[in-house]
Amino acid sequence: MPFHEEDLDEAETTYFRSLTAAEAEGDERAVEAALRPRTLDEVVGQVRVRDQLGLVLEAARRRGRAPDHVLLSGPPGLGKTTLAMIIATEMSTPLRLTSGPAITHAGDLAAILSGMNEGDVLFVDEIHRMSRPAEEMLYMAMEDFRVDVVIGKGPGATAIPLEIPPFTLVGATTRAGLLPGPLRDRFGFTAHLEYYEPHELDLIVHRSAALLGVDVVDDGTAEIASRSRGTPRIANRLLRRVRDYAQVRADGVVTLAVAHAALEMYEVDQLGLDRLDRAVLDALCRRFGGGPVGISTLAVAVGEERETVEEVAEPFLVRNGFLARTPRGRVATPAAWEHLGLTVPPAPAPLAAEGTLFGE
Ligand SMILES: Nc1ncnc2c1ncn2[C@@H]1O[C@H](COP(=O)(O)OP(=O)(O)OP(=O)(O)O)[C@@H](O)[C@H]1O
Ligand SMILES: [Mg+2]
Repeated sequence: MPFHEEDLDEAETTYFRSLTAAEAEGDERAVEAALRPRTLDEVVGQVRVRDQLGLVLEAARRRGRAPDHVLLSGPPGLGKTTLAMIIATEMSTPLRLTSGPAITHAGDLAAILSGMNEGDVLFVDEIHRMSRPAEEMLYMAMEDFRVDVVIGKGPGATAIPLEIPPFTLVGATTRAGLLPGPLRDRFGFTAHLEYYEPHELDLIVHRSAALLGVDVVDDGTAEIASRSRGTPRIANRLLRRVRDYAQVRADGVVTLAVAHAALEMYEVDQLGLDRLDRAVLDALCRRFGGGPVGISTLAVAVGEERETVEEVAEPFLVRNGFLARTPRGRVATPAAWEHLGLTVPPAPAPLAAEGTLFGE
């Protein structure tokens, strides 16, 4: 199927600020769909997960049975939805798609489950956000391929057992820790996706460039890869922005110089920090002496919503050791001071010394 990216470009709503945000926004999903690997063989990286999943699926195929339920966990943009779709493709079965927040009542789930055919794959995205009653119904469906549908209310209510053909549940979550134990235990296979290595992201950028018809040279893609925060979604997004720059300001080829200039213009630095990330660190170090400072105060200081700072900037800063969350507030690490080109302040006096302040 030829892919006309021009059709999607206009709809794309990526703001500069969210260039390195982990989540996909709005119509970016359409672009993503076009870049998704379709089979396990096309998946770049995640070697262990790929091998293990390949085995699970092959064994199920040979037995002629639906594979065990699969839980995919890991940070946004690493390939959970992609793998869920691949599972259905590899099993040559339809994929039914829903998400935790969409299932507000157990009845919603019952309706979905009762419409399934043998061997179907049911993908529940954000499975940690399902309601409690739905979750309990899901336990039963996963284990016994049966649910109790409650008809009526109060003392007259009756539960009608409903058989469900064997299916495969694929759950995805960015927060595996939030899943209740009984639910987690009912998955026969759990895959935890890890951040990608730069050379893997480089392969992904090459692959996407080929699909989008963008001319690239090796050090240009390597530059994009190294600023992508270990995340394929971000790598693909940066590629598209660098491509824009290459087409408007250069001869269309993504070279090292073009990638450099473009990413500088979009304010994505060598380590993948963007303007918001740096603003947060800057406020933390320069205005609050490195902290501790509360997240709300920090958000006001950078002129952003608290949620944006907490969900977009902070996870990356914490993961890369620039910022620490402490019970008293956010604290800048020495790496943060260094990254901003500031002198690291001397370590705070130990507690014993604090005591002497009060003449003890
Ligand atoms: N292993 C991979 N190889 C190549 N491209 C990948 C790979 N994993 C992800 N991608 C690309 O990254 C994009 C985002 O992946 P995907 O939507 O599967 O992430 P996700 O884990 O479901 O994220 P979210 O938690 O936000 O739902 C996809 O469009 C796909 O093109
Ligand atoms: Mg997803």
